[in-house]
Amino acid sequence: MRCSLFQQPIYATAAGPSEGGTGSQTANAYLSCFCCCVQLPEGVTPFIQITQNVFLRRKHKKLKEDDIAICQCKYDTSDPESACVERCLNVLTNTECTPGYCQCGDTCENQIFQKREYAKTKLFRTNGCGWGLLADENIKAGQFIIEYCGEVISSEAAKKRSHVYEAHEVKDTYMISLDTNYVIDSTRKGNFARFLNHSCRPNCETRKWTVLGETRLGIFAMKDISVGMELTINYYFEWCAGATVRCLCGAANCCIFLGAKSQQFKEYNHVWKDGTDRYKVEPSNRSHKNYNIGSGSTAKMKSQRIPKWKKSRCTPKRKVKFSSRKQVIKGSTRRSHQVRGDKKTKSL
Ligand SMILES: C[S@@+](CC[C@H](N)C(=O)[O-])C[C@H]1O[C@@H](n2cnc3c(N)ncnc32)[C@H](O)[C@@H]1O
Repeated sequence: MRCSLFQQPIYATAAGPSEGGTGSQTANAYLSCFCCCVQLPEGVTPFIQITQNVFLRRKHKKLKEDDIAICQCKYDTSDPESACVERCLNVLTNTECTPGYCQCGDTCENQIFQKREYAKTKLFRTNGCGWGLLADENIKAGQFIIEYCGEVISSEAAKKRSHVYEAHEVKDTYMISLDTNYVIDSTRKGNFARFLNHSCRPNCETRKWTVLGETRLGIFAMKDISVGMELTINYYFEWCAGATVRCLCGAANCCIFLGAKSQQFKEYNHVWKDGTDRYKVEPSNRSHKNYNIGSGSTAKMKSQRIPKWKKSRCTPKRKVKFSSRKQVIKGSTRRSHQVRGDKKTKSL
């Protein structure tokens, strides 16, 4: 996928109970990615496994003593919540405590990125979405699961790289925006967070934390997640150009295309290729089974200007011949939909 990156949500995600994985829990789990460098199963495009972000063109920031945020917590053996848990001033501002400066010392609970206190997860082969990550233990709502690691590059560099990836026919996107200026790209270097698939009704979310002066991105559980369930986030894709990818999350509120909510997703150029499982819809027990454009047929959409009245964040759906679109739209809980012939589009 080209010139696309997934965004940090800028508002609280409003997903309810998640049934919206990528519907692939039946596939085999392969590897535990509890540790950092594991052998990848056959079929996974190789990448360099890293345990912390790699900065291009600059070194990790060195935190000046004056900039170190010191909380007021003091560990009290009779109160397990005393060692930098919810009441900690640093926790309240999404800032990790700095070792050597926190009065709780080794008992400080607020160094989860630094200590890589990841949940147990497993890489597995999904049905249709490539590889995915599943919970290898029961995970509690709010729990830190894994940091999203990769190369930290400028937004400009990210755009250039997108074009290079496009030229090399890299189909998957592994870029996520860190803030307005920087993007984490885990295409070439990353950790297992890069295997998190998208769901329009995810069970995980990204959160930004300041760790030793750097902004870092963590994946956190939005709800209790049982062992064996696929872990998903909402990519909030910024779709700019290139091929469209059908969303196979199966959630009732599914936007059907990755990036369909993006402002850029108004004109598009899309070709469904036979034989590329990532981009075709397999007849399955998913709610998408009625979107019958797979099964050997090739639907093509040429880039074209769409009349203003037709434009909505999900307009592209109109261009694909789904066998029973109406059913899907009826069942949708999205607040913004433009149905054929309906000129009104409610704002989000
Ligand atoms: C960050 S990667 C996720 C890992 C990827 N599945 C793999 O095998 O490496 C993002 C890519 O996975 C695929 N993907 C993720 N979520 C998807 C979804 N809900 N529906 C269809 N494809 C999805 C898309 O091709 C997307 O570009």
